[in-house]
Amino acid sequence: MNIALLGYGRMGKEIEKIALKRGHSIVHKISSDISSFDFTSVDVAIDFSIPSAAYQNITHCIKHQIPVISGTTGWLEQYDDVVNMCETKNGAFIYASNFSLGVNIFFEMNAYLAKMMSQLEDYKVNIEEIHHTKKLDAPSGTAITLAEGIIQHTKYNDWKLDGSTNDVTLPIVAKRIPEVPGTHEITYTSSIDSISIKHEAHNREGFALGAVVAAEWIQDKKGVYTMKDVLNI
Ligand SMILES: NC(=O)C1=CN([C@@H]2O[C@H](COP(=O)(O)OP(=O)(O)OC[C@H]3O[C@@H](n4cnc5c(N)ncnc54)[C@H](O)[C@@H]3O)[C@@H](O)[C@H]2O)C=CC1
Ligand SMILES: O=C(O)C1=N[C@H](C(=O)O)C[C@H](O)C1
Repeated sequence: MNIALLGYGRMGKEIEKIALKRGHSIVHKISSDISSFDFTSVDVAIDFSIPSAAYQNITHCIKHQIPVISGTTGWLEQYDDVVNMCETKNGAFIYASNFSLGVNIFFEMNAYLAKMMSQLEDYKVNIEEIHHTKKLDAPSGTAITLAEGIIQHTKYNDWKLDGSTNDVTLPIVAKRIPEVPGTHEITYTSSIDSISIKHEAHNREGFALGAVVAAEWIQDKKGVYTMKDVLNI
């Protein structure tokens, strides 16, 4: 597969290593405006850029019939526009707030736990995420996905970052500590006890491997998909 990397920072470099090991070629490493690049030989584009560039990168690929995978977080207010464009232009697109297999299993555990806890009025839930100090957005995309998973199954109807909340607003705490690749913990607390589930990435390899697997998977497809489709979980 000929891959265009849209964003060649920490994740772009990690994806390059894994893609080469799996026999793919990197034909573009793009760190600025995408519009002047020739995409003729590109089979798939993988976007891990910055929140303000993701929409332009993704829609450029869709308009040019290049399947596109995006892991960039912090741009999701434009997600529905991308879905509409992908359907209109018959494109192929996957966004995931987190491409690692471990976190996608964790998303399923989160939903299962939330369903059980929804019966138990005495427990309050909170989410904590910890990332490296270079991260541009807060809360993390993964924490937002986790919050959405809890909201779907419980009385909570919204989330809030770092502040006071009420009974139906789920608090998210975001911490920034040098070099942390990504840690997410969900805790249900009552006066009697606490129940926590936690995922801790040891490095960026799982995110990068998941993105390359998604790029391989989408090759012969049209439409908008998620990592649940790719991993069949
Ligand atoms: N979904 C997932 O599994 C994961 C998502 N991420 C997300 O991926 C994104 C990138 O993360 P990192 O690689 O750690 O950041 P980074 O800051 O190391 O890399 C971003 C790169 O994008 C480049 N860039 C700036 N403007 C651009 C443009 N118009 N087009 C293409 N590239 C442009 C920057 O020069 C930089 O090299 C972030 O939004 C992060 O939250 C990170 C890890 C996993
Ligand atoms: O910026 C990062 O580094 C990460 N971003 C993603 C997010 O916002 O959830 C995924 C991962 O946690 C690393």
